[in-house]
Amino acid sequence: MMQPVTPLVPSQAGVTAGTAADASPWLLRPCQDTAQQARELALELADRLRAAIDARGQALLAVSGGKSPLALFAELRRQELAWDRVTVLLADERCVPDGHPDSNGTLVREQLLQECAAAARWQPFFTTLPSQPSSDWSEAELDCLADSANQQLAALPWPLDLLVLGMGEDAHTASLFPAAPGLARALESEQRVAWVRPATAPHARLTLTLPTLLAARAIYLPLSGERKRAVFDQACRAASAEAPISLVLHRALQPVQVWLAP
Ligand SMILES: O=C(O)[C@H](O)[C@@H](O)[C@H](O)[C@H](O)COP(=O)(O)O
Repeated sequence: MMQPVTPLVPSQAGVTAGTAADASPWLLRPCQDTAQQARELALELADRLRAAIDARGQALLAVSGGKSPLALFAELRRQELAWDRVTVLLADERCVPDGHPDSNGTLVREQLLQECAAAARWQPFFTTLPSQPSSDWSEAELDCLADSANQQLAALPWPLDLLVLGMGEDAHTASLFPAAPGLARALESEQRVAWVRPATAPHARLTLTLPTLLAARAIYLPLSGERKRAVFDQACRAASAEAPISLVLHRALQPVQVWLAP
């Protein structure tokens, strides 16, 4: 049985209003464990997708990679809905070939786009890459790849109907990594996609830009563990590019739904 949703506004987050004056509230949903978080969140996301399809005939869903979403993907792919009306893309993608163990696209196709969700339309950021590893690419080559991705994604029915974000322990989200080359542009760009080359994680990445993330009709941030809870609590205190997740929490057009498991 889910505990009631407790709207958590900055004043309740142990922060003073002055440090979060521009903050928009976020909704905190406590979960008993990660299994319940995945099960209940999958039901809610499926309802959101059905509502978007009912309202607009289609739904645009962006999901994150990493390890945390695997249980959610296993629950979500079993949900019965008009998946052929859903376009799935990534919040961010590592610049590695399809099939590479670090490819988010491969992860999503293998873990989410199965069973009922196999009927969904998959929208990759890129289909071909330069042969050498992205660590050797010039900024001009990264610009070219981002331009190509923006052309690929231009015709999608923006804004996102549903965005599922993750968060690293350095407060990155999507591939908006603190202090990374490319971050400043990714935070401001009017484009849908920008490149970021984090020093603290492998591969250059393409990421949805912050304005694109903020404009989503619904944003979910499932988190688990004490370390990520501490990072989240700190991010509640103020919006800062040093903690990109805080920019989403404080500036999203709709309150971010934060689902917290122990
Ligand atoms: O490409 C990625 O890695 C993700 O999009 C990234 O933003 C992820 O959500 C966080 O790094 C958390 O990853 P975990 O779920 O593995 O902790």
